Amino acid sequence: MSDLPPHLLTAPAHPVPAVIALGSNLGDSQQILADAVAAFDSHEHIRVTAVSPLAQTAPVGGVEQPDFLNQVLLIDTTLAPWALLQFGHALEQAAARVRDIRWGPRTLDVDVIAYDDVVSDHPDLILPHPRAHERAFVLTPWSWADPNAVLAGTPVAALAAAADDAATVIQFEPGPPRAPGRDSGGHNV
Ligand SMILES: Nc1ncnc2c1ncn2[C@@H]1O[C@H](COP(=O)(O)OP(=O)(O)OP(=O)(O)O)[C@@H](O)[C@H]1O
Ligand SMILES: Nc1nc2c(c(=O)[nH]1)N=C(CO)CN2
Repeated sequence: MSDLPPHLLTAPAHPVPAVIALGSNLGDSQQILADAVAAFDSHEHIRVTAVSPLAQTAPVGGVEQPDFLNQVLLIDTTLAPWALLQFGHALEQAAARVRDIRWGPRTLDVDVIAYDDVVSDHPDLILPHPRAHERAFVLTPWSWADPNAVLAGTPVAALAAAADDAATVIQFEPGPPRAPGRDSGGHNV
């Protein structure tokens, strides 16, 4: 974190809308995402206004790894943008995320996709998220949560349909409950 500008550090006087993307492809991804949603919901400066269905998505970025579960949350918050990202990073830590391979597997990824109408090119917090507009694994669940959502002037549903990974995103159908003690320790999608 270096020289963050005031507009990333200043908490708004009134709640503002923001969009959060969650992803997981290591561990018990369903539980990890459910815990993350609950953590956002119980934060005193965050109100979750919509939660998308879970999306099962093929990995994007060239690293061979299991499918992801992805989900998008719409929130209203009185946290500053930087504080919101820090909260997301704290949840990643709580999920024992290890940062080693870029775009590699992770227990939990929390990205801030958009924060009110804030625009930032600071590398530690770029807003809107610099790759969200081309990622169906973000755009499709976002459009499920808010069919009228717009990103930088374009309907999110249209961006989702045009994204290279559009065909790989499906709504996740949970299987039957797993028997206790039979967890392989791997990924559970
Ligand atoms: N809008 C944003 N949301 C989350 N992280 C961001 C954002 N803009 C910049 N960053 C920075 O990107 C860094 C890397 O984030 P992260 O580990 O989540 O990347 P990644 O998930 O591997 O890849 P990608 O950024 O393509 O989603 C973070 O340390 C963070 O400071
Ligand atoms: N399907 C999918 N692919 C990814 C994801 C993700 O969440 N889902 N996250 C990445 C880095 O943020 C890289 N690739």
